[in-house]
Amino acid sequence: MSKVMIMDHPLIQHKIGLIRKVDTGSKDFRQMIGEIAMLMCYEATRDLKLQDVEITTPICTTTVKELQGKKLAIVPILRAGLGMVDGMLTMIPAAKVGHIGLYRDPETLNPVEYYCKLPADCSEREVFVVDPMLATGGSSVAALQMLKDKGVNNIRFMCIIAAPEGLKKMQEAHPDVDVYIGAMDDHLNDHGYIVPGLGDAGDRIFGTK
Ligand SMILES: O=P(O)(O)OC[C@H]1O[C@H](OP(=O)(O)OP(=O)(O)O)[C@H](O)[C@@H]1O
Ligand SMILES: O=c1cc[nH]c(=O)[nH]1
Ligand SMILES: [Mg+2]
Repeated sequence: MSKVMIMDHPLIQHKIGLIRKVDTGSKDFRQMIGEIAMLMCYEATRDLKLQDVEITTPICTTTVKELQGKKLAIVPILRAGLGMVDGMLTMIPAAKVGHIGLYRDPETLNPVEYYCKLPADCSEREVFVVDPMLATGGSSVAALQMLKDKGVNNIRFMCIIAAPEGLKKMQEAHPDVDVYIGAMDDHLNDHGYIVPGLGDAGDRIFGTK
């Protein structure tokens, strides 16, 4: 079974409290989504493997640590996942970025796919899929399946707010994917929105409502 890590860092909790507020405007909301993504990235990369390399300092030769293997990739689920990319890239500037376009049909709540563009060597990379919201789990489960269908197997999923329903669905469908969650909420309402949640993350990031 995958690892589930729920963030307990005070800065992350504080900023999540601020983005939940109904009167937080798009500018501050977008900025804090980025900051939370950056802090979560720091926590979610704690177990990346290191290797020893010999280098020369201005003084002598020595052994230092560097990340093992291929570089990482970040794959946001459009649109709302875009808000997390810059924060992730602040921590991992050399990462490649792919994009998966999915939206949730408002009636059926089923994911509708409209775009997929990944780095050519994505299957050799450690991939961080990012989306602020894990609600029913339909979108993220479908996004991970799109990646696996293209040969990507080394995947982590990061969301800012999760509902228990979505986490359960994710763990059943993709038990190999570690999940990093900013805050675990209570339940979904009749429209599939997370309670207490923060509303529609994409609309709040881009000011479309
Ligand atoms: O777990 P689920 O029930 O699938 O819901 C979560 C999805 O809903 C939101 O996207 P939305 O469909 O609003 O698209 P948007 O990012 O373009 O606003 C959110 O960003 C997730 O992708
Ligand atoms: O609460 C929710 C559920 C799905 N998508 C969102 O943006 N928010
Ligand atoms: Mg949306």
